[in-house]
Amino acid sequence: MVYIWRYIKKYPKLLTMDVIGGFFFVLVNLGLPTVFALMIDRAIIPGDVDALYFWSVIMLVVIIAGLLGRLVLSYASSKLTTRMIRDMRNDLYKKTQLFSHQEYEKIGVSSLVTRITNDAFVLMQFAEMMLRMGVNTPLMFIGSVVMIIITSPSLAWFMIAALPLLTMAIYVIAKKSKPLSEKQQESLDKLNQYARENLTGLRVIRAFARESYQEEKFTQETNTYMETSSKLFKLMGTAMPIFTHILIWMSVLIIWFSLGEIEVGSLAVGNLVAFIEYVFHALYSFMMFANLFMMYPRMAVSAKRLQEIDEMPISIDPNLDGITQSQTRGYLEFKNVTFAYPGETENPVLHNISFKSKPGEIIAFIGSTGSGKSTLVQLIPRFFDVTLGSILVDGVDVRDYNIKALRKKIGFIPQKALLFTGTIGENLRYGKYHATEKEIERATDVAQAKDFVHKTQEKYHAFLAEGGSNLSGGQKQRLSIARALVRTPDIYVFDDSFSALDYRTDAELRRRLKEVTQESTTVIVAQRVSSIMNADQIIVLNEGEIVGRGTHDELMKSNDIYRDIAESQLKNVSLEG
Ligand SMILES: Nc1ncnc2c1ncn2[C@@H]1O[C@H](COP(=O)(O)OP(=O)(O)OP(=O)(O)O)[C@@H](O)[C@H]1O
Repeated sequence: MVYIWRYIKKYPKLLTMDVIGGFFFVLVNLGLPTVFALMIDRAIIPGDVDALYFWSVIMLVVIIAGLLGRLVLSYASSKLTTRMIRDMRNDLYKKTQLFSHQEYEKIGVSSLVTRITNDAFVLMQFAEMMLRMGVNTPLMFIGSVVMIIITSPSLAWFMIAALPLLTMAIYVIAKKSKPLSEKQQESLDKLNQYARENLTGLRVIRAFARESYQEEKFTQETNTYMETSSKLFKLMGTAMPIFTHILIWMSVLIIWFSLGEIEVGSLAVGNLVAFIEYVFHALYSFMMFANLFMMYPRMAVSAKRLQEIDEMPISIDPNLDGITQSQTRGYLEFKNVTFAYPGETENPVLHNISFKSKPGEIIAFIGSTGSGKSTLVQLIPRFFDVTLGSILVDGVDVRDYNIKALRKKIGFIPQKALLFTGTIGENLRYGKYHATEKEIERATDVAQAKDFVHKTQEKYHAFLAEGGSNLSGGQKQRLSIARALVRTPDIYVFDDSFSALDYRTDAELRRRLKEVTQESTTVIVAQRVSSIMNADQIIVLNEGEIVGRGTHDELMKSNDIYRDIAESQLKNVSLEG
């Protein structure tokens, strides 16, 4: 509730309109039975036509006023809720943008999507109902009870007798619905996760002919969702028939008992009609409020899931007031860096890593899989923070930079090339929105992507499907390299980005890279010795430790691990690069 209120209070004008509209609506609804009672007792029963006209006009005015109240209420509540949900989703999205990999792993991408879409929608539904009913139903209920007591105190006990019954029913339903709502949202998370996996991994699933296995997994989850939802809907569905029955039986009993009072003249017919109307209003508003109350646990579950995102501490401090400019460009230094993944402090993945590199240099990392190469380079743009030691970019600790300024200095080309839906040109300009045609052309040329881009009919306007799925792995990698080149960063990080290229393209690309990396440090992680043999400094990693460093020739002479890797690859291919 506090979470919803935080967003609603931002629109005081609409909120005031909502409250006034609701108040007006209640006033009119309670006034109407009184006018009706007076019309029966003073005009219909005495057969006074003039009085009938008079009361009819009064009634019409009251009805129009009620309609206006309702319109204002609907306008304000719908505007408020749609704005609330927009602001809420924007804030949540902004927060997720600050998340480090650790936070993403904690919540899970699928769950994040469910939360921002579905959970936010649940909150919107609740808020809409609350704004429409939250003000007028309690007012209407209190007003009706007062009018009931004024009209006929002797019949009021019907109302009082029914209330504990209704309250108990609501309490039981609300209590039972909470665990079901939690299960329903968790099941939706899983459905989302399976759908994502099944769609993104379609080729693997087909290649392994595992369609039926995946389908079964998905079906099992849809069944769980169906069963949970069905229990929840049944539970909520029982409320209405219970309330309607209570309402009908009360009306019957009231009429039955009131006959005696009418006979002795202590209750006028008009008052009886008004009385029944008040009872109806009281119970109806009670029912509506109960509905809101029953929706509350479901909303609370969703709100908790959203608040979890909102309140999640960010493990990487973006240091927004940090340094934005440096004196030099292209210097990189690791000083005794030790790193353990969050929650695994006992087992550091990197131990005491130190090295230096200056502009124009290529520094390469090689080692067996799992030796920590990718982890090491991910520390430079602060995807994670070092556990011990420090990383200096242009002499400044990376943690002292404003994180955006730091990342602008780095061109990171990940292992798995990821392109966005849009044209090739849009993708290439992703890191430098106003890049000129010439800059784009040069970057594509160096990245060995020019030929295939020019072969497409629309060239830079050629459209890439989601994730660049209409390109080959090598083409995607070349575009992803070109995208980083367009930015002309101070530090290039190639995290095994040449793996999908054939040897000839790989060699040509590295040769051309030299042209554009004269003022930058180039960090290369590679599996293939041929990709790094021309590096100024090669660092051999083994189980997170540096076990050798030097040039290709030096390491071939002095380092067994490096020589083993090189020789095993030499058997198949010429290392000429
Ligand atoms: N997000 C993570 N959380 C916990 N441990 C991780 C995470 N990512 C990697 N690791 C572990 O860190 C170690 C180093 O992984 P890393 O990906 O850095 O190796 P690598 O040398 O790049 O391997 P490869 O050549 O196969 O890409 C591995 O033991 C891996 O299991």
